[in-house]
Amino acid sequence: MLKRIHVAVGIIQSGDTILLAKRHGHLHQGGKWEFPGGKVEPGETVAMALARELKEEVGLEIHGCTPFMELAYDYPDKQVFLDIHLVNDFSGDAHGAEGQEIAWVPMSELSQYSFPDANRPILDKLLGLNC
Ligand SMILES: Nc1nc2c([nH]c(=O)n2[C@H]2C[C@H](O)[C@@H](COP(=O)(O)OP(=O)(O)OP(=O)(O)O)O2)c(=O)[nH]1
Ligand SMILES: [Mg+2]
Repeated sequence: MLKRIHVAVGIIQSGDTILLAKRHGHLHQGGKWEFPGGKVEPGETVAMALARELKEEVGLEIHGCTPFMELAYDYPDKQVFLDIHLVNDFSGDAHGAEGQEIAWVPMSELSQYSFPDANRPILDKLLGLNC
């Protein structure tokens, strides 16, 4: 039985655009576009993990976030629990702090990007919000 990995995920919004980052090829789900985030470490709250990961991965300081969705998904090789938050209060200029490609993508273009399979319900809800 694999241990389910708790992941803090941020949907970072600026106007009508959302920040995506491309996972490095060698990683789990490599080559796919993701919402920045990462594993909640022992002793951390999700909010702490989200703030740490967004600083480490895209160089942003977050000042507030709102719960958006929780999602359990079983990949053949990994079980994840995605704890997804909307972030629209932040400072700094986003950059790929780990050498990854990033993009601010208009909502209307999100469906053109390839995401990990777990993300389907996130996209459905986000695009639904846009109606
Ligand atoms: N950040 C993020 N992870 C996602 C998304 N969708 C999805 O299935 N995942 C999965 C991929 C990974 O198995 C896991 C995230 O873990 P990770 O490997 O990026 O964790 P991390 O940033 O802490 O990286 P590391 O320190 O272990 O290298 O969640 C998403 O939209 N964003
Ligand atoms: Mg990560």
